[in-house]
Amino acid sequence: MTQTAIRTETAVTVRDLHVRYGDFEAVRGVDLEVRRGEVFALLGTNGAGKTTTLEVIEGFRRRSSGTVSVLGFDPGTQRGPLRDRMGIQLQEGGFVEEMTVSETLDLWGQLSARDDRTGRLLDRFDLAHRKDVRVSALSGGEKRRLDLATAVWGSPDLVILDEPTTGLDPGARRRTWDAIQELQEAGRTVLLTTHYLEEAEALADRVAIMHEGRLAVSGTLSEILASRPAGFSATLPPGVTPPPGVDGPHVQIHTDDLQRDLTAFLTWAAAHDVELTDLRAAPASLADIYHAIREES
Ligand SMILES: Nc1ncnc2c1ncn2[C@@H]1O[C@H](COP(=O)(O)OP(=O)(O)OP(=O)(O)O)[C@@H](O)[C@H]1O
Repeated sequence: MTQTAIRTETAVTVRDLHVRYGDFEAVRGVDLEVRRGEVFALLGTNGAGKTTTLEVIEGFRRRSSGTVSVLGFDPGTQRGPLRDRMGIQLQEGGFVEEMTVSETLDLWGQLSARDDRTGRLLDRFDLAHRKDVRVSALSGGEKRRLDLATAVWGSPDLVILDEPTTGLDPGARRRTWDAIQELQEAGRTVLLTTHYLEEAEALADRVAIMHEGRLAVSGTLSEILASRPAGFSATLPPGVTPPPGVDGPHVQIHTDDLQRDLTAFLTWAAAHDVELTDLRAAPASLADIYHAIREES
């Protein structure tokens, strides 16, 4: 039977996903939606269940319950038609150690249904000078770049990257970000996991944070940031008594209404002729939210 892809606005839909390893439930009711053409970053604590969730989406791991749809297919039963449209970078790549870098990419090209050029990917991931080196002699970061090159071979509709920049130096990380942005500009969908909050901030249209098998928060960065208190801080001159309810001389306020509370504080300072130093106001950062989730559990 020929399987035709169903056109959907979402590239990946996961509903009430549960995955058990024996008695241990690693994923405990995850709902996730990755829209076509977006970069979606799955963040989380160690052991939160990110890789397990990706493996189910990739069709490599059986789910205990829940529904999963990837580009209109169920990866549990329809991996064949998905393989041609999905590029995957695993946390640990499995290459033939005796083959050289360019032989590995050439072989990849022969096995892939998508067209691309080994030379383009060698250049893109700064591997041209290592093209005749055996995989066994590559450094950890070079292997990671080779993994990435195979994942983006032929610009697949959906690219799934598990910690794509772990172990990469700043230059290689930058090139990886460029490659991800190129995929997005070409209308591709990217689902990635990362431990680097600045990576999610730089690349992702939407973010979810996973903790102990569940999604703690998800949404656009601005939605998530707006859901947590912002803050401002300032230092009072010596001998000045702070306003009621405020500790000094180093004032640190967390607030759900930054404009209202900052205005009140500045009005108080002006009325009392107080000259503030180090005045700063900032929304919650992704790092604040991440740490709050850890603390709340
Ligand atoms: N094959 C397995 N058998 C038993 N338990 C497993 C197996 N694979 C993962 N686990 C456990 O399931 C939980 C989730 O693991 P997973 O690798 O999905 O987390 P993660 O969020 O990707 O973590 P990290 O950020 O550390 O890579 C962990 O407690 C892990 O020890």
